Amino acid sequence: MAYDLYVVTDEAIGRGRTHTELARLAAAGGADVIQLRDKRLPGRDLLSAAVAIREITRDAGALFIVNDRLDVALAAGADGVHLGASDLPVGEARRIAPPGFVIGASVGSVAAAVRAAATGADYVALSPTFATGSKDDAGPGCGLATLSAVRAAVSLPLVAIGGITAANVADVIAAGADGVAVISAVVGEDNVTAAARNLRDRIAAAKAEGR
Ligand SMILES: Cc1ncc(COP(=O)(O)OP(=O)(O)O)c(N)n1
Ligand SMILES: Cc1nc(C(=O)O)sc1CCOP(=O)(O)O
Ligand SMILES: [Mg+2]
Repeated sequence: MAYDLYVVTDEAIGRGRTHTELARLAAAGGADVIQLRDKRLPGRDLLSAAVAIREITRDAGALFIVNDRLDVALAAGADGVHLGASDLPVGEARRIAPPGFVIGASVGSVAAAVRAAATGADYVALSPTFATGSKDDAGPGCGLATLSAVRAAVSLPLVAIGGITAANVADVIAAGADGVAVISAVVGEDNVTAAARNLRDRIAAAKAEGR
């Protein structure tokens, strides 16, 4: 399972394009993971978007993750769910989810990453890696030193999220991230597909450099 380029949809940052349109454009640019994230939508509407995106990601061979809502993820047939500190605990989600269901966890420290791994997470996201204006309650960036410390502490796939751009992605990969999760750097761009492709190429180049 590849987590290299992980695109999170956001209709406000996405300049009014729908979650489904953004998912299609990002998948066309080679996104390995698409996440549907919308704190405003009622469950019924979130489910409609999730069912549409599931078709797009299945056709594109990308993983489909729903943010926060395990119920919607299961009902839509998504590949997984992403859970933060205030969401359902990873262990509880693991107890309910079917075998093979992907559970991602936001972590802000080595201790949180170790705990996420111990309770059944399939990947962890260092949240936020850098400061970001795209999430209202995001704290200050954890930084690359913490990213490297998490890398040393857990063997799970490690994704960096928060303030990731084409300019800093090579440093993030060099610090130990397996992939990057982004909003602005892809869905905030005029040409979403080209932005995804460019970021994907930079990730691949950084990984090749590190070998
Ligand atoms: C990959 C990834 N990492 C972090 C988040 C943040 O989730 P969100 O629900 O916005 O924030 P919490 O309040 O749950 O921490 C994400 N969506 N995806
Ligand atoms: C969705 C999200 N979660 C974060 C966390 O720290 O948990 S930061 C974030 C927003 C990422 O957007 P951008 O790529 O535009 O910085
Ligand atoms: Mg959450």
